[in-house]
Amino acid sequence: MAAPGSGQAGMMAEMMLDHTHDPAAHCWVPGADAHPDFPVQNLPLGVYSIGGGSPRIGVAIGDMVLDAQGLPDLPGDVQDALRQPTLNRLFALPPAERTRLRHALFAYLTGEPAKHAPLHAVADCTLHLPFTVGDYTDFYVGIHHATNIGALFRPDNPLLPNYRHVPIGYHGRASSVRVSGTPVVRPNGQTKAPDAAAPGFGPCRRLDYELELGVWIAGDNELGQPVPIAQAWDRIGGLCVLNDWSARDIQAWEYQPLGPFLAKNFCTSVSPWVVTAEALAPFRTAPRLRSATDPKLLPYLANEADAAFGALSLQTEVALQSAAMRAANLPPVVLSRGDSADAMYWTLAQLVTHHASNGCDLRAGDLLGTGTLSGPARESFGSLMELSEGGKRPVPLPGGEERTFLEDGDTLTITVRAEREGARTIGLGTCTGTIAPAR
Ligand SMILES: O=C(O)/C=C/C(=O)CC(=O)CC(=O)O
Ligand SMILES: [Ca+2]
Ligand SMILES: [Mg+2]
Repeated sequence: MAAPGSGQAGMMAEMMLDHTHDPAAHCWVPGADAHPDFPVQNLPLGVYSIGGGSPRIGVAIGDMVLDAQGLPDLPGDVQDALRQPTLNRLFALPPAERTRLRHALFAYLTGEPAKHAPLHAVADCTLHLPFTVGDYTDFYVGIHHATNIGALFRPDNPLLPNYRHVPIGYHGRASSVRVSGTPVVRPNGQTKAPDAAAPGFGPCRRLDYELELGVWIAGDNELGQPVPIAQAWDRIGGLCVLNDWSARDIQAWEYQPLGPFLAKNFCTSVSPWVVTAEALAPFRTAPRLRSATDPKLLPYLANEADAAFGALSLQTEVALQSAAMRAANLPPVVLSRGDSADAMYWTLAQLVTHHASNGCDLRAGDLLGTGTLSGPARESFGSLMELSEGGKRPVPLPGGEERTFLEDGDTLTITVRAEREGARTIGLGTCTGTIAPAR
């Protein structure tokens, strides 16, 4: 099959592909071959339960969930990890074991149709947070977002001078990470309007979303032991869709000098399925946003493979449906569409390597957010703060409403797909949440 890129980059990328990426592969589960997100080339892992039963590991295939226990041809440590109620133990195993699982799943689902396969309609399942989240770190890789939001927070100093030298990030909060679908309670907080004499406390009035990708970390590095960039992809277990809900009024008042705190830790939503690094291999591409005139990367952040295909090209879409739209049977309206490769200045490998470069230990089940993914044009901005130009330009909604920031009852849904010529399209799925009133 055709590989992305050309020349050496194309050859290197092709080495990451195998028969499990064959776009012509046929799966016997009804509907799987035609499914937009979860054909047999994807095989994302997650945690589900049925009718109040205990959580179990499953694999999304079409509109079904395949229970992961009791699959044939797997070594004991993988079988054992698949009997756990979260993916932490599975993703602590060496990367070759996860590849082995992918190959076993692919063989099972493309071979002789199984008579009594443990398949459940996803509609009958409750999907859970796939990991016990150890730590959550949020980066700032969207250079257009950083420029746009920087201009709103710091008109004379939008993109700070360190931006092209060092991946910027902050430590977020793991306890408030929730699976897609969990209601998002409007936070209360301390805010101060620029012209007010003193701050006040109350419900956030500038509630926003942030379109991001989440990286689930695999494996462990000992404290003190960095992760060389050549090994960074071994530590990328898989990806999800992430919404870093943000209280812009709280953020503007609290963020100096230590960065975001309560403006961003009241809830972070993630999509339920972990789309593995192997499944995403066909969508690797050369980074597009680092130009020849940019500062030369420090050696620990650069290698040939990352320059050739360190980026990921994924298609993103953000849609909103208000309570009034829902009542009037109006479908969600698309607020923006974009491509992650047009938004990300830093690669995922650079984030992993930079995070561990001081000896910080990353552990299986840690979550990294990329930062808000905004493309160069308004049609591809990844937050309402940018779309409404800081609240100055309301976004019209069908039915006559408009939005500068999110209102109670709004449902915000982010969808991500991986699509390119010559490869089978796969999806990361959706990350959704509805705003509930402040308490
Ligand atoms: O002060 C700023 O420029 C803004 C910081 C953030 O909003 C932090 C954040 O969540 C980064 C991101 O999602 O890109
Ligand atoms: Ca963020
Ligand atoms: Mg957050």
